[in-house]
Amino acid sequence: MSCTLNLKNILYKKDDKVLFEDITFDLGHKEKIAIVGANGCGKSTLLKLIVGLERPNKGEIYLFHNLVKDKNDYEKYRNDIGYLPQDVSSFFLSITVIEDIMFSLRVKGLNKDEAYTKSIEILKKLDILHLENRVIFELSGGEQKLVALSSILVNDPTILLLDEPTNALDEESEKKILNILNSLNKSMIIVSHHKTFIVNLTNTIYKLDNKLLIKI
Ligand SMILES: Nc1ncnc2c1ncn2[C@@H]1O[C@H](COP(=O)(O)OP(=O)(O)OP(=O)(O)O)[C@@H](O)[C@H]1O
Repeated sequence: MSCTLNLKNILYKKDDKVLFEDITFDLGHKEKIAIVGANGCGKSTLLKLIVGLERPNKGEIYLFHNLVKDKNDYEKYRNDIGYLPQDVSSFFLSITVIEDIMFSLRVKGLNKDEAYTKSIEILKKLDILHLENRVIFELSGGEQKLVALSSILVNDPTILLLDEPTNALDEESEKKILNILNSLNKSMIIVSHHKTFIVNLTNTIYKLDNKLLIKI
């Protein structure tokens, strides 16, 4: 299977504590995997390493078969990766929901009408059209998570890296997200503690345990 992401022999230390010892892992083209593990074992940190928010002490990261080492390398893949952080409070770049969702589409060159139409479509898909003109920081945690997911999905990235995507969501919204993710033919890494959600999404589950990533 061709790969969208490869980690090779990753060693990573946080404040002198070894968090990952020797992680080697390939994410296949359109493969969906979940990562589980105890609180504090490093799941969120692993996603941050993949998107370049942290750098490994040793080892290599390849995106689409190209070694990525610094900001410039990552810049090339900005539109190819959709990263949802666990805490979305600092995710947003605009005041209102519609402005935030339209923002990256406008940066990509869509005109105002095109960006607005696409943004409305995704808000409808996630059942949050009623939030269109709301101020983001006044929304609940679950609502903010849905808006952040909308901002990611509207850009149609090749790889989705989602850290606790259902955290703070009610049952209805969780089902909706599950259906949407299941309908997408994309490479995905989902970090979650939510077993039912995971098994309904993928059979490929890795556990981060004792500084290693092991398929279970
Ligand atoms: N900004 C930070 N400064 C110092 N240590 C940090 C920071 N962020 C995370 N850590 C530490 O790094 C380790 C891994 O944290 P990480 O958030 O990656 O774990 P996790 O597996 O995602 O946890 P959880 O399941 O609770 O979300 C933890 O020991 C945590 O305390």
